Amino acid sequence: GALDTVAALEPGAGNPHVTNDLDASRKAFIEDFNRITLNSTPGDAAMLRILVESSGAKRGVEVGTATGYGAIVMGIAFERTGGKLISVDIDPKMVQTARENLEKVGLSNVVTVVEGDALEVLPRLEGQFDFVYIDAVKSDYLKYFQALEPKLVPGTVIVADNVIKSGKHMADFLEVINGSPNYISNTIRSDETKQDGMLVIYKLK
Ligand SMILES: C[S@@+](CC[C@H](N)C(=O)[O-])C[C@H]1O[C@@H](n2cnc3c(N)ncnc32)[C@H](O)[C@@H]1O
Repeated sequence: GALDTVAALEPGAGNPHVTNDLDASRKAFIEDFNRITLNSTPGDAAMLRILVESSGAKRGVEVGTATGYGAIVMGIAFERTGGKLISVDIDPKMVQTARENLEKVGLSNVVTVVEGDALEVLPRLEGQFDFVYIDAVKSDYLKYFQALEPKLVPGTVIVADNVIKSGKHMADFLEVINGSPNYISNTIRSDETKQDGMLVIYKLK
């Protein structure tokens, strides 16, 4: 069926060739990236890059790094906006692999990987943020959001992954977002192969 097709091969699905404008070695590294099941898909990563670059975000947080696929693609965007990304993961092996991957692709100066439980790390982060990608424990999305909310400037873009398949595990989070006059949001399916969606949330005030 249509959902089994590779999104990038469907003209109407766009062209998530996220590295088109980069040097050959970086392009090859990302194209050959050994994505594990946990990693974001190329379609979703392309969407994240578009959101970071088009909003001109300067200070981002990713909750859940895994091996750094999303962090690398967002890192390219932050490199181009002159911004920085902090990515948090609780698993030391993931953190180590992500750091090695970021080093190999030349983005260690843009993306900092912090090892620890996001529920402890996020409340301690200093300063303000203007981009958030939430992609760790689905039932803790509300807690991650509440830890970051006081630090988010108006105009912040927050992306929450897996809101369709795991919607029932994050009902409290979705209720808070949908019920708040401070946020406008919409779910996008930027990768047909995943059969899931990312909620894109914009902080109005
Ligand atoms: C779906 S993966 C992240 C994929 C990544 N965003 C990407 O673009 O490739 C979720 C990650 O969240 C991490 N994680 C789980 N619980 C966590 C917690 N309490 N704090 C921080 N990270 C956590 C897991 O170790 C796992 O690597």
